[in-house]
Amino acid sequence: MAAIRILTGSVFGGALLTARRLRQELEADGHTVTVLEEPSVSDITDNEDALLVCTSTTGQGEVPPNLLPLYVDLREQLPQQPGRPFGIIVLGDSSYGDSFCGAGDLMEEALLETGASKQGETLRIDALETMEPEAEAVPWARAWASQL
Ligand SMILES: Cc1cc2nc3c(=O)[nH]c(=O)nc-3n(C[C@H](O)[C@H](O)[C@H](O)COP(=O)(O)O)c2cc1C
Repeated sequence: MAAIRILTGSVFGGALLTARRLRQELEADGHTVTVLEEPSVSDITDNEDALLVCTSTTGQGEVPPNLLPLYVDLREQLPQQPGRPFGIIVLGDSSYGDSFCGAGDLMEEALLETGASKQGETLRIDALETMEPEAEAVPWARAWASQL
């Protein structure tokens, strides 16, 4: 069983509710899960948990304000995390075209620059397709966690 930190980014609460639901389900599977609503670099550097980004996209493909400080600090400080496993769940809306789910791509770039290791394909959840992001996120996250 794995120790997992969920790094949330959310404007209207959808990604945060999804993250909380993931905590419930992953804990039921026996994992240890922490949900971070205002994540900072020290939340990453003071432990070795696997990292699961669960964020929505705002602006034009941007990271939500509560996740932005971590994103900026990762890029500026480059805290080295060689081989640290991470996964990405990103909520977006395909009507935004090229910026669809852009926040997930930004977080992926920032984590890869630290030397962390992406596990699995990014899960992109389209608000045009579903009103229940957790219905897609839960099975994806259970499978992702089982590979850690
Ligand atoms: C002002 C605004 C800007 C948005 N910009 C994007 C975007 O650039 N790309 C995208 O894929 N989705 C975009 N979205 C859609 C949201 O990411 C999507 O509705 C998501 O489910 C919201 O999740 P949340 O409740 O956690 O904030 C935007 C939504 C709003 C309201």
